[in-house]
Amino acid sequence: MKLETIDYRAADSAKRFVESLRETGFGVLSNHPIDKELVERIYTEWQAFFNSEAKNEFMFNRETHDGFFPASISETAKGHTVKDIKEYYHVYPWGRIPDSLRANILAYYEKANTLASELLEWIETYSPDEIKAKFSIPLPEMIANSHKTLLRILHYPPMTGDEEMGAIRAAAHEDINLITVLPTANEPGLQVKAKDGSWLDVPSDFGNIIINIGDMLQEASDGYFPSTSHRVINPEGTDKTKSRISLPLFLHPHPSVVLSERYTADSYLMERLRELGVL
Ligand SMILES: O=C(O)CCC(=O)C(=O)O
Ligand SMILES: [Fe+2]
Repeated sequence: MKLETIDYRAADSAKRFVESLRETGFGVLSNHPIDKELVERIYTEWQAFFNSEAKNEFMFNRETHDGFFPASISETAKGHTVKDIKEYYHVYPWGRIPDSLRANILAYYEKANTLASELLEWIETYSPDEIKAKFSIPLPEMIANSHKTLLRILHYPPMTGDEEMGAIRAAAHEDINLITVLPTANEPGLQVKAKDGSWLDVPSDFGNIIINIGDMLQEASDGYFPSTSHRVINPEGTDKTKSRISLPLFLHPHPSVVLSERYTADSYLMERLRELGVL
């Protein structure tokens, strides 16, 4: 198994992209419509924010989950006991956003949502009829105007040597949502689990966009599209002194969307958040 980078503008891009998702749960796109200068600016300005004390004025809200999540309360992945080595900020357009960071991050939120909607159309088009028939409404409609779609700005700080035994930047996990849109980070480290159990590096050429299937699309497609485990490993050598910033957009359907006979988007999310101990 290998993760190929697919040229978004190639004649057969949609078909190849969906084949890659089906095979690996991941798809990597070059030449896509999201400009990398915007992503670069966001990385730079949010790095400064994470380096400042101002972040503490935006401490997350327990009910609404917008705002800053410090490393001390950061996530422990499902099935793990050691916390990830990361801090992050949850951006929702209706939530709190530092004024000086608002314009760029909301511009990105909008562009990435537009791309996600197009890619969901690709996925629907290249799904076999019997899988398509399982979708309660067209996939792009599931995320249209959803206030649940979450943009997370992640900061993995430089390694200090005092990390808890066994802790890594992001322990192996699957995403809960429908799909995730992730620009390549400013440092490598993202890996995906292959069918044979080995870990593959996700190509990290700056400017590409990585898309992965989440549990909700796995559920809605009755397992046809796999929600694959992925993780972020710790840097080695001189890279230890470097921060890593990444920017996943988790596309969440509107809560009332029916995913399967068993779940709506809302009942699914609640079950998963309860498991994670977030609720
Ligand atoms: O930082 C990354 O590259 C990936 C982060 C991730 O998988 C997540 O937050 O769900
Ligand atoms: Fe993830």
